[in-house]
Amino acid sequence: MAITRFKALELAQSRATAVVKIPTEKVSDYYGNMTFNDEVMRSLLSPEAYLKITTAINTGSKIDRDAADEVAAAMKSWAISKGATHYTHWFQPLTGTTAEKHDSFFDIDLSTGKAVEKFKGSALVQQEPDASSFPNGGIRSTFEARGYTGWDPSSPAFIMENAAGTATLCIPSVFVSYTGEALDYKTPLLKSIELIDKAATAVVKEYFNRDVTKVVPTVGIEQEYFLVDEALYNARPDLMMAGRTVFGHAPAKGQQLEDHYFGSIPTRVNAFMVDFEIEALKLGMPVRTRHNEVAPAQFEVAPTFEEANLACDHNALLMDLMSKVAVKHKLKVLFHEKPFAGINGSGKHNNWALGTDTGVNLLGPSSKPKENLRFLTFFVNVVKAVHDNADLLRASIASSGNEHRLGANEAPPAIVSVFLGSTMNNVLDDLENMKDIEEFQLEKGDNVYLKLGINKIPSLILDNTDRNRTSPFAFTGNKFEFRAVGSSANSAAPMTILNTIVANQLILFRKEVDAILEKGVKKELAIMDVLKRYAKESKKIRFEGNGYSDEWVEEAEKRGLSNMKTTPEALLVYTRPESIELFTKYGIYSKEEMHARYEIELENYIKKIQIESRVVGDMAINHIVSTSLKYQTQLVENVKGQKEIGIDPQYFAPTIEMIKKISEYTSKIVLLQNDMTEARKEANNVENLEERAFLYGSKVKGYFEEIRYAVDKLELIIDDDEWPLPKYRELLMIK
Ligand SMILES: NC(=O)CC[C@H](N)C(=O)O
Repeated sequence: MAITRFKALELAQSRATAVVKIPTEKVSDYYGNMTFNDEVMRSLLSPEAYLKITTAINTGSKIDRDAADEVAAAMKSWAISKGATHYTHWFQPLTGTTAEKHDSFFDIDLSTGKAVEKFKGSALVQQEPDASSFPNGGIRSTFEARGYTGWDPSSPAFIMENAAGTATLCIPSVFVSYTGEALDYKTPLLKSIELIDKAATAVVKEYFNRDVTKVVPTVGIEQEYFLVDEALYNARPDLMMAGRTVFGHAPAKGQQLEDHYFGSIPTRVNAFMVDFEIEALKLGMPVRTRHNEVAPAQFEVAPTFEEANLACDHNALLMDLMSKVAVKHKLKVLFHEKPFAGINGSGKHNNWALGTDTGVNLLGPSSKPKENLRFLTFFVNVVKAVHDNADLLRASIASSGNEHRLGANEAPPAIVSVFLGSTMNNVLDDLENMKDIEEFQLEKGDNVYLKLGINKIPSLILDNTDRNRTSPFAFTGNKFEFRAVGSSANSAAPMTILNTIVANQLILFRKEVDAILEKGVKKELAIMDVLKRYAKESKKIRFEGNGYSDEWVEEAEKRGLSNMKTTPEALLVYTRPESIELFTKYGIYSKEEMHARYEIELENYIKKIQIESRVVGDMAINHIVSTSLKYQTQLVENVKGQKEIGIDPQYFAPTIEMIKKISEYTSKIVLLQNDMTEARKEANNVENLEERAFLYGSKVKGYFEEIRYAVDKLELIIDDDEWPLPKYRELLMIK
């Protein structure tokens, strides 16, 4: 009997729901109480230091030494009062996960020889972790291994409880090389936020509202994930090593009845959700929504939107937090984009908008014509930016995991398009057919907004917007939802790209409008003239139909839209001269940084497929073939026995067929596995990174499906008692 699997099943089935400690106060009383937030700073800092830090938060200005010392002292005493013994610069290197190196507050005072708790401003502002092992894409050589973490005051420091009952003060930080190049996700994101602030503020100020002095991109990040019992997870080497199952026959009941989506949340899962949400709320993450997703064992958590930097930090922290809280519930969280074949994958839908410091959402339609011209301006500019830079957006979400998800089982295709909804689609169609400005000029005195048709945009577009789940980039009434982002991604990467391309577009827009204004044209007409042209020029990116259909693939090709199915192909866009020119122009990435990122992503891709390939080989040979041959021997014995006692051969002929099938599949697996190892060796010997990535993505990965096919067939033949791996029906049926 397959001992590990059955032990795991027994354990999984006998789990009790974990007890969750619920705070006695209401959420609004404990929300953010583990963060060094504005309220705490106001109460602990001198008015001067408080002013300095809030100015730094709002404008990005530098904090002087004295103020830093005061903030550090306040942070230390606050953190110690919350049980912290250590502090860490918490950052997001290009590994895709978060990083921390805890240092103790405790130190020996050299003059007195006594123990003291120390934390100076210098330690708050900058640290030098021994960071030689983080990916750097050739930026640092090991002998120049120094990397620096630098405090980001715009994201509040927070307390992370350790398992042992102590806690650590975490200081959100950037991570840069000795020579100043960004080695993380946060640095370019912050730069892109500053860029879009400037670009969008200029447009609003100049054409619509002089009072606006700041625009911030906001994001609400929906996180999808799967939950698997810890014991079953541990019995699946593929889940442990690669985060996804490489084998597993589809269960009789998968998601075909659609009875999981929004269904009653399983008790154990519900306890887990309540537990991690409480911890998230304490850390100031505004989590509000929880539900069952489409696939069995798939769920979702979503916060309300926040300023983009905070939202991205919070999502990275939330993923870490969820994995930690899951331990108590004997669950494992799978953030992989496609943990199970044949059912839905997981996304991380990024709901993006632009908000002004006067409280206006620039992507929210209004009933007032003047405001609607502003809305239309930003709306059309976003569509144009996506049209002109669709390939960059595709590159920003490229990963080995997302390669399995895009275009498979209810996930958006690899073709970038924009869904507008019928109302806005009609508005853009009308816009294209609008009169030329010269004609308008002649009809002075009339209500320009009425004439332009802007009054037609219904104020209640929010309620009218039809949803389209098949689109990678959809307008949802007052924001754009970038749905193609993968569930395991760090949102900062796609958000950096999105902010930059829209900022660039807004800068171009202003130039074009200003050029028309110089000719003495009325402002509204000049704006509409440019928007009209944009609507026309970006038409091909608009798609309202079914993005999952084969017809769309054909239609997109006719329209000349790219369909980059593989990661290496998508990433190559980063090396295009026009991409480099765009990012270096605004200082978001230097040429070296872009190249480093490209290399890191490619290497990541290669390594992930390499790991998967090894897991496939190991499981196929050591688990599947060995088990199958043992079972086959039993069948052979059985047939021999039947023969011996004189049973009519027609009765054991089907058993002989089974024996033959086992031979067929096992031999196939062994041969394919040998060839796959050879393909890996061949790829490893290729110097050129691009070629190696291409070989891994095509040749090596090319064996996965064939091997899987044979393994999954064997799963249907081999005695269930002997099958070593928890089956899909067992992994997916969470209580
Ligand atoms: N209900 C949904 O929105 C499904 C989304 C899907 N899981 C994705 O991969 O994006």
